[in-house]
Amino acid sequence: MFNIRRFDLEADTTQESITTTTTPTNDRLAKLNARLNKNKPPPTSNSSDTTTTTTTTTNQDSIPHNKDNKHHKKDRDSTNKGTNEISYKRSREEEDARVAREEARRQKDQQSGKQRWEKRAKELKDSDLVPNDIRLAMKAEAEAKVKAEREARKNPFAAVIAAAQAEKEKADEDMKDAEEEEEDEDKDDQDDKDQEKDQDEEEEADRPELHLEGVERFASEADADAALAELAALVPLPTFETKEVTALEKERAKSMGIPDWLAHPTLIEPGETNNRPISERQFGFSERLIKQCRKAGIEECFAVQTAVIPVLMRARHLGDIRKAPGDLCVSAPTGSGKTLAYVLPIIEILSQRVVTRLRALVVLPTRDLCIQVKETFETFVKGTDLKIATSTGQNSFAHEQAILVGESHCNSTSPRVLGGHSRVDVLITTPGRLIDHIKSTPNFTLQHLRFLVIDEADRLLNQSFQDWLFHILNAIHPSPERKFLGADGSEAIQLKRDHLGFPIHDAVAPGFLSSFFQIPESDVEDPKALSVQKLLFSATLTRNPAKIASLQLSDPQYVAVQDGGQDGDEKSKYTTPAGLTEHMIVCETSEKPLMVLHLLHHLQVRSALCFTKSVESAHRLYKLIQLYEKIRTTTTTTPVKAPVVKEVGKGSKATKVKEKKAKKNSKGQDDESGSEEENSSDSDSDSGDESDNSGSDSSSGEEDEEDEEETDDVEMEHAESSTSTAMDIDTKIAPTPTNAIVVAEFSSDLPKSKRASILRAFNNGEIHLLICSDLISRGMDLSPVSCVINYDSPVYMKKYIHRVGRTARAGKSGTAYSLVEMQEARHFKEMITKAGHWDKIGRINVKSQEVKDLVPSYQKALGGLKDVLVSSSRAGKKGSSRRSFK
Ligand SMILES: Nc1ncnc2c1ncn2[C@@H]1O[C@H](COP(=O)(O)OP(=O)(O)OP(=O)(O)O)[C@@H](O)[C@H]1O
Repeated sequence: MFNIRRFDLEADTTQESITTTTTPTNDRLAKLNARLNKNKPPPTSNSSDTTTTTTTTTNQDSIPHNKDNKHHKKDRDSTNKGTNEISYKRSREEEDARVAREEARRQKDQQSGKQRWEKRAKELKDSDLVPNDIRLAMKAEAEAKVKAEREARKNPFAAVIAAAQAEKEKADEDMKDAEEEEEDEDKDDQDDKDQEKDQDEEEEADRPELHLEGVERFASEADADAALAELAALVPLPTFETKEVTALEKERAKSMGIPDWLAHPTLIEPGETNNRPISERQFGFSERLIKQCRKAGIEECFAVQTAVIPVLMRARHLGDIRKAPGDLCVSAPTGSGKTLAYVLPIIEILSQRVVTRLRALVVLPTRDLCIQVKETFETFVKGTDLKIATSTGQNSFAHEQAILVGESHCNSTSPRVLGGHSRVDVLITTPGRLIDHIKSTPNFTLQHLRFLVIDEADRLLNQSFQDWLFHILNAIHPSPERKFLGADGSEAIQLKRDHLGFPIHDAVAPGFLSSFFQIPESDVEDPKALSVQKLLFSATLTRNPAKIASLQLSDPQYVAVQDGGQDGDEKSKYTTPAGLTEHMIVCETSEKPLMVLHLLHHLQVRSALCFTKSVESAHRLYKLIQLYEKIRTTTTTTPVKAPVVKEVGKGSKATKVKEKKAKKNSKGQDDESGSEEENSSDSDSDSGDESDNSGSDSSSGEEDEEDEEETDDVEMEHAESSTSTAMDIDTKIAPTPTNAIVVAEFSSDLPKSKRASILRAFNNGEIHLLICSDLISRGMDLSPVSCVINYDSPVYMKKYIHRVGRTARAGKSGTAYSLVEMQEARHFKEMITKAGHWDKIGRINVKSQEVKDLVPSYQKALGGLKDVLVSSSRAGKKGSSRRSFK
């Protein structure tokens, strides 16, 4: 009973599982049955129908017996009697039961595995702890596993194929991932770079803008704050623009051959807005220099100084000996302070020097300018060891040599010193005399030059006399021929040697060593650059490309002080001082002296410079006005003592020139060859009419037009003797009647000593009218000049600018009158209009009525003029063939 019940229970379970399981279970059962049938005695009936058998097996009591069953029953009945039959039956039943149990367990396991996965997936899905994508992945994995198992069961090769497929897919995927990864990496790199750049930019924007040199990064925030606080207390230097040029202008400049740096100057507005206190930190001046400036009444730097001085001071320590300090070209209006723009930094930089060497050379067109610039240097050099000298031919050549160099004579007892032997640090000179020293003074060398200043540069560049520039440039460059060595490399000159016998060459500038010694070529050694910085100054700087090129400038910069709103053409080339008022008076040639008298007597013009076109013209006018004043004052009730004219000198200029020619080339004495003569020999013609033929580039067109070669404003060569035939003037005029006009003349015809005393008298206000040639039209700084009279109107704009620029200097006011002859009026107007200056000139019409009271004395003076001139000519040893008294 118990067995049956248990069987039933199992049978029930089996039944249930059969309905839910698959055919293989039935197959297996069939196989098992088949196996069992092998061991049993030959069956009495065919039991191939599994279902029937199973049914029979499992529910034999409840199922009606069929025909075979009848046989079985019969057999059973018959075998019940035998043991074999019983054991067989038992084992079969047991086996069936075991198989059924196994199958049931397996199905149960399978069922529970699937359920477990499904349950786990459900749990994960519901869990907040697991991210959704992981949950889905796990679910997918579980499903895939189940599916794979099913497939594996269906097709044993499916798994292999699937695995291969999966492997291939994975390989493809890996490859794709790798590609994507590479792309991502590239993208990331780019992103990183972008991010870095953004960060840098942000940092840069956040960084405080500091203009203190060398203070860009700070060790700490506190340092940065301190620097900022310090900066806040400073007034920053003005920033100067670089000139913007239109495409048309660019093309024009290019076609004219004007270099780019010259076409794009750094522009500075003139005027007080760009003035800065002399103690400004950026100027870098020492306390000593600041004190000297204050003593001289200089509290602020003018605009041109504010722009130029920091540029020079920045290069004070030549950090890189392979790189030359950049050259500088400066164009600034007359009286704007260009001289101090180079004098102050040169003194400040050279004041640190240990050994005296010739380190600064200032080249100027006239000796009067040399004296003026020397006085300026001497004002500010106080408190230093620096020695300043001039070389203008004023003294004898031998005397100058003794001042300039030590051991001036090269002989066996006093050999040439390789590095030169200078007694001065700064030399101010005219070109002619400088060349004499370069050629003929032993131990005079330019190899140590740190500054080469060419003031009034455009004027000097017009002067090709003696090839002065060529000689200077040659002297500042080391000689490629090693001229101090013999052909075999041996010493061609006797060297100074120390106690061990080694040549003493420590005075040789590094860049010049190769001129004296055979230096082995080396890849390691970089060539030494020259330390000389060329500085060019002018109120009307040339843009002639050929002339600029002849200077061999290195890394040049162009600084221009000029009015804003300029467009780079002719209009913007010349800026006149802000305090200058300009007038023109159109009149007949014969009326011009009367016009001068009108200015003096009716417009109360005093402290005036009156420019004529030549030395002779100046002399005639001087005599006429002097005579007029004499007549006027002697006919008035108040006697007037006119300046006393006395003849001085022993020999005529012409005689002197002959003497000089005889002495020519005899150095070591007064060297008086003909530059003065040359300057004045052409003086009957308007010097401005001479065009420059010193090799200017024809492509520069308009530039050349202005580069006239003047004849009376440059002293290219040697000094004249102190004996002269020219008129002298007694400048000690006392007491002067209140209504007397004191007149004097100034030209290259005067002896040097007299020139200086006349300038002094004028500066002291003792001379009301100084009639002069163009010798002082450039650069001269005569402080009392309140008026300029262009007695002969200039032919070129440059000359006009320099002449009228003798007044209204250093921010003061002044007036200019141009007497324009009827036939010159058209040209004058064109010239001024072309320079964009026409609207600045007012026209004055002087009616004959207005000068009526001057005419009687004037007529008398004219009548007496011829006699005066003739007698002064006789007093001048009858011989000045250069003078025309008609
Ligand atoms: N910073 C300054 N403060 C006061 N006066 C100054 C200053 N700089 C220069 N000056 C004065 O201005 C005058 C003109 O200066 P300077 O002779 O240097 O002019 P410049 O530009 O060279 O003129 P030019 O083109 O005619 O040669 C001089 O008397 C000089 O002493």
